[in-house]
Amino acid sequence: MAKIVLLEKIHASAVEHLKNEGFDDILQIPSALTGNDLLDALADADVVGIRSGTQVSADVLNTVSHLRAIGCFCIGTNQVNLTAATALGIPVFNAPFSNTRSVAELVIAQAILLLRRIPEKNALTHRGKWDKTAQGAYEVRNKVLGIVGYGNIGAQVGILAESVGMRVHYYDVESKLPLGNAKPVTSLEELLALADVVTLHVPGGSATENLINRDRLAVMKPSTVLINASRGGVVEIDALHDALIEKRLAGAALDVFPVEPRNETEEFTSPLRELDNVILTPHIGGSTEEAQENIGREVADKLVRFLKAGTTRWAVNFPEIRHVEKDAQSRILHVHRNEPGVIARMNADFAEAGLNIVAQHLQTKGSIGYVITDVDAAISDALLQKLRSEPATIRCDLI
Ligand SMILES: NC(=O)C1=CN([C@@H]2O[C@H](COP(=O)(O)OP(=O)(O)OC[C@H]3O[C@@H](n4cnc5c(N)ncnc54)[C@H](O)[C@@H]3O)[C@@H](O)[C@H]2O)C=CC1
Ligand SMILES: O=C(O)C(=O)COP(=O)(O)O
Repeated sequence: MAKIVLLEKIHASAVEHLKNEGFDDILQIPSALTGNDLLDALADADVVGIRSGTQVSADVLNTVSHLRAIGCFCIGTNQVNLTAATALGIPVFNAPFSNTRSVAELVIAQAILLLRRIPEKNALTHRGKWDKTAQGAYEVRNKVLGIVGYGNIGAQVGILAESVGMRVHYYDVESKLPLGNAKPVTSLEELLALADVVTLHVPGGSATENLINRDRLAVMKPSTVLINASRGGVVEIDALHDALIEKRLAGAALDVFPVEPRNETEEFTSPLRELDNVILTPHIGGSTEEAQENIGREVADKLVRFLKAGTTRWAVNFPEIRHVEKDAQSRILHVHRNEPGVIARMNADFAEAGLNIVAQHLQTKGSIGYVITDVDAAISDALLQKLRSEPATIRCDLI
């Protein structure tokens, strides 16, 4: 029976689903983990479930040899070294849509609050000051929303923004179908210069690191506000801090940060804490009851299908094989380097062992191949060892 480790307060719906499917060996740890704590927790784990806070590096993956699958109970997968996971034959699953709406709603709320200068007014009122003035407070109606990254969240934000009368423009590195009346622009700088509200919805990682840097902040109008609910590394924080202090930007809402506390006992540090015109939230864009419950069930289900049948449909890094119920006696999951002759040699091994292949499903993606083979009898240890010792084999498991 697989051992499953769930970190970072993954919703109870995940545990419920796993247990209903017969997976009882579940260790729940509320915090994100790093270093030896992470290695110790994963030492004998077959599956790990994480959210955005646990970095699963190549070093971690190379150390925890037991690991067979990773579930990211969130959208982003930049916290996992996907290249290393793929090279080790470990599929990574996520929940690509379950918190999209939650983030989009928060962004619309933040746009309204920022243009009305509510963060400053709220802070002043808490301190006993009655700053009743319309100065610098605007409706969002008719203002330009600039969306950077018009994927699932960006497009959903655009739809909601139009319903409150905003004019939506977006910039994406890929060509995207504009929804509603949204208009694509051809450069990020063009979007930044045009927008009254800029909202970021790109993936994290080296390609988007400091995408909003000092030079790009300088392109924005002083009346513009910036929202980041994507990944902390996308905005150069010191440059943003300077722009806000020097009133080259009117306000900001940040939900994500280059360094985030691993749990509620660690202090959150940021130069932005001192600024009243910044909304700071603890990475809760996707943290609604609805989203978390759905994510828990969705990712748990993908893991269950992998553990029970080898299904890799919706894996973000892996050849995808759809779910096929296991009805033959043995199922072999074989991950190998994608090169000629591997399947022929493998099937010759089955024939030599007198095994009849009932069904076989192969998919390849880039440098790896994944084949699920059902045979009509038990697999001997000797045959399993033979399959594992084939030079192109990355991993071979029986279920
Ligand atoms: N704050 C939170 O709690 C949450 C944060 N997120 C973050 O939001 C990100 C976006 O989520 P989705 O919209 O679902 O992803 P997605 O993959 O559907 O969309 C991302 C879009 O960004 C575009 N893109 C990539 N690089 C770009 C660049 N340099 N400039 C402009 N566009 C670029 C892509 O072409 C794609 O259209 C996630 O990767 C995750 O990091 C997601 C959910 C919750
Ligand atoms: O879905 C995502 O990518 C998020 O950023 C949400 O992360 P979380 O599960 O709240 O740690």
